[in-house]
Amino acid sequence: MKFYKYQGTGNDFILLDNRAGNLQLTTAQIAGMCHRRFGVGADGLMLLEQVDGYDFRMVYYNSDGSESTMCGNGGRCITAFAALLGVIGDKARFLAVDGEHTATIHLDGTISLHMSDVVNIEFNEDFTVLDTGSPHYVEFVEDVVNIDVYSEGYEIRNQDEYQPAGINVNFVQIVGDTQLLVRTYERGVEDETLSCGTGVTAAAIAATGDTTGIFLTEIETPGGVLQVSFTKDTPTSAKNVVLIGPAEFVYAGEFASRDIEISLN
Ligand SMILES: N[C@@H](CCC[C@H](N)C(=O)O)C(=O)O
Repeated sequence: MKFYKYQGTGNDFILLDNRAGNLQLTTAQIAGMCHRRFGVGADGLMLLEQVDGYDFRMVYYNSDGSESTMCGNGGRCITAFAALLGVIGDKARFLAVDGEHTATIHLDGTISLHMSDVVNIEFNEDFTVLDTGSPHYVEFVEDVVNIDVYSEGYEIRNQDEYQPAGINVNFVQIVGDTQLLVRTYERGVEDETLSCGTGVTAAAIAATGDTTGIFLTEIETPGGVLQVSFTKDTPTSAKNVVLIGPAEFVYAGEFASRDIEISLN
């Protein structure tokens, strides 16, 4: 089986062409393919599928093999993959688990991806919870470099109130009016990743607090820089949300066998 490896600001993915609809992978097979020692190694795996009325459907799995919610870095990578396959030109209109997305590939290779509208942003004293296609907990900190993202993220991700679905956890340092540093513990990877697209989107929106207006924020992650633009008509909602950043084809290969099965429990 042929696979393609992509990365967007260091969030890396295995892409499979399932337009024929004949791929049926088990959780253990996906976890095996994403395993960094027994498999190719990736934070997630995506299937590109055919669907009526759209250029393609994006089906997203975390590296533990669980089918998950929206992935922002993945959405840009699957758009680049669709272009490589000749499914689209420089524009895409595709379906993901959270609904329709449109994307544009720019001349420099960066991709703008329209994300879902955000509603019911929950501001708490020390943290903000919001869903940008995936659920996110955002905590503002003074010095993000010295945060133990694994330990603190693990503890919050496993708090009773977020079960059974769990939550992604972002630690955010404000470095300027429109500049943030973000590190994320990702549910389903169960570790810090180099970047999370829905996470930086959540961080940018959370950072605006109870203000309204049109915003453009630059976010630095350990894997690179992303931009998020959005409009807030009310303090607790955001629309016209666009995530902008790179999506790079790394290499293609052939799985020697489909029997790489890993149980992560
Ligand atoms: N890497 C992602 C988010 C992927 C989904 C996440 N792990 C979850 O289960 O919610 C991104 O770039 O948005």
